[in-house]
Amino acid sequence: AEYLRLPHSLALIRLRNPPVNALSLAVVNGIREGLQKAMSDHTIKAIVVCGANDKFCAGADISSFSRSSPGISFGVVVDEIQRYEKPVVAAIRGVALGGGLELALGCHYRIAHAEARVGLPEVALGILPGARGTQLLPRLIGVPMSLDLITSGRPVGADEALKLGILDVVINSDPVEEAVKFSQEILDKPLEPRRLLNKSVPSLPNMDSIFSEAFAKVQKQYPGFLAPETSIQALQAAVNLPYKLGIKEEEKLALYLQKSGQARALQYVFFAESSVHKQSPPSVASWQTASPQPISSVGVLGLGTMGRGIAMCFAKAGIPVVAVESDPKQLEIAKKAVTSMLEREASKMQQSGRAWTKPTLTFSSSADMLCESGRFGQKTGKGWYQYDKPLGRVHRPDPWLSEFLSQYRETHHLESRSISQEEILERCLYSLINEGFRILGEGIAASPEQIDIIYLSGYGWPRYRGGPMFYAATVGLPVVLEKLQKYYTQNPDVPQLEPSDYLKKLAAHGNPPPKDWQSLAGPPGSKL
Ligand SMILES: CC(C)(COP(=O)(O)OP(=O)(O)OC[C@H]1O[C@@H](n2cnc3c(N)ncnc32)[C@H](O)[C@@H]1OP(=O)(O)O)[C@@H](O)C(=O)NCCC(=O)NCCSC(=O)/C=C/CCCCCCCCCCCCC(=O)O
Repeated sequence: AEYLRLPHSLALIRLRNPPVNALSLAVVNGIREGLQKAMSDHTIKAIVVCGANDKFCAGADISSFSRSSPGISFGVVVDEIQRYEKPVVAAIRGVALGGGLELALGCHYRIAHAEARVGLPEVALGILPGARGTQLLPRLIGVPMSLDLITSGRPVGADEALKLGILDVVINSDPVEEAVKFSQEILDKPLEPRRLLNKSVPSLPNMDSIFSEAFAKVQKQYPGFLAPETSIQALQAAVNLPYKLGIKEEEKLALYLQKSGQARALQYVFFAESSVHKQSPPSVASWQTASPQPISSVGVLGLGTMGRGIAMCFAKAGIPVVAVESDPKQLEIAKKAVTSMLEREASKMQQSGRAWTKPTLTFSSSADMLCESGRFGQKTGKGWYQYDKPLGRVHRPDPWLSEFLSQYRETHHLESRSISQEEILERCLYSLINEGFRILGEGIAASPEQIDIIYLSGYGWPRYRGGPMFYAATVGLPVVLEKLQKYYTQNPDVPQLEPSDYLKKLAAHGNPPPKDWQSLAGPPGSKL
């Protein structure tokens, strides 16, 4: 941070840490030193705090999280600012997020450009606003809005922030110039009403139900995700405890989250999301330049309207199709429909003088044995379970199924055994992860981050678990390898369980972090 003396007995502290003025140790020390200089210089009457390059501050430097416990000592700085006897005015342009907004909440006044955005997005990183954010914001704007902003992490525009009372002035001109003028106008005003730490949280008669509704909402919306729930606990502390004790509770809860695997996963996701746009596969191939993989045949399950259309598309492209339909009536209808569609296509082509090769389309009426017994799951009230009614959701074990399975085992000479939750999870996830390693080894994905972001964005993998490849690193690659080897030995007919060479190469290095995988595993092949 830079310290500048301005005319009219003012000092300016400017955060400078491109590209977003994130709070590193050096920036925090710079802020502190600047404030001390201004306080000890009796010619300085007020201080303006701003950020360089049209951004106030995007909060703590996320890349430093693995090295330290952010928030705890910065909260002391935020309190010191509030207690100063000279007015401190935040001049906000661009963003004031996380620790950036906490810094601004420590200031006695906040002036922002109309296009600025402010917020406490810490939950998205698996943590909470631990530098007084959970204690100061409710004192400023009340509990309901603080709950909304902190548990969602949603930033708000300057106009909304002004209405909520987070900002004091919003302007369309330069906020630093405005803050300089403003500082001179408020020099004689008492500072005590501006010190949030000495205020109490506005009380409401139904505070208990507000909190219980908030807990219920986040548990429903984000099941298993620690940060929103823990943030609510910190807000409860703001209501129930005096400031001195509230900040201790905030620190305790912040530390708990910072040490959680969820915070590590979400911080990985933050950088993974920004890096994937910049990566291309090692072969430099892309979807625009890659040649398609050969397809020898295609299977289509279900011959409703969609299934028929899909089967037709492949058949027309000359790719053999095997279509499976469990309902004999539906199968007959589909056969007729597809045959007539193909004949129409053939006659159109013959009329236009183009050659026509009859496509290969094989129908199979082999069906899922349960479906053949009329057990289609919830919709028919029975499947693997018995349901309370057709479309019902209450299920119970079905003696019919036990009998069916025991006959099946007898026919196929299978021995029954109980399978633990752990084995189910490992066989499903590790075979998925194994495929991820194959894809990396083949050079189809450019990085483990790409696979993870696809899983987070497209397959509903919980963000706070970081994606399958990150999960593999948290379990430990040698563990994943050992388990795959064990399951493959037990099930040699399941190729997905055969450990990939890429995983073997990496596990030989112990458990390297995903960012080092490619350099350690050597050049990948290129199937693209
Ligand atoms: C809205 C954004 C800020 C900007 O968006 P956009 O304009 O689209 O640009 P991007 O492409 O997203 O970002 C540009 C590059 O900047 C990087 N970036 C962004 N924010 C951060 C950040 N906070 N830390 C690090 N790097 C950041 C981003 O990755 C891009 O990099 P690259 O070009 O790809 O290389 C948007 O970026 C955004 O929303 N950012 C996240 C904002 C956020 O979540 N903030 C909350 C952070 S958590 C927090 O603030 C916690 C506060 C606790 C108190 C603070 C304590 C500070 C103490 C510091 C002491 C450190 C000790 C260190 C010890 C040691 O060093 O040993």
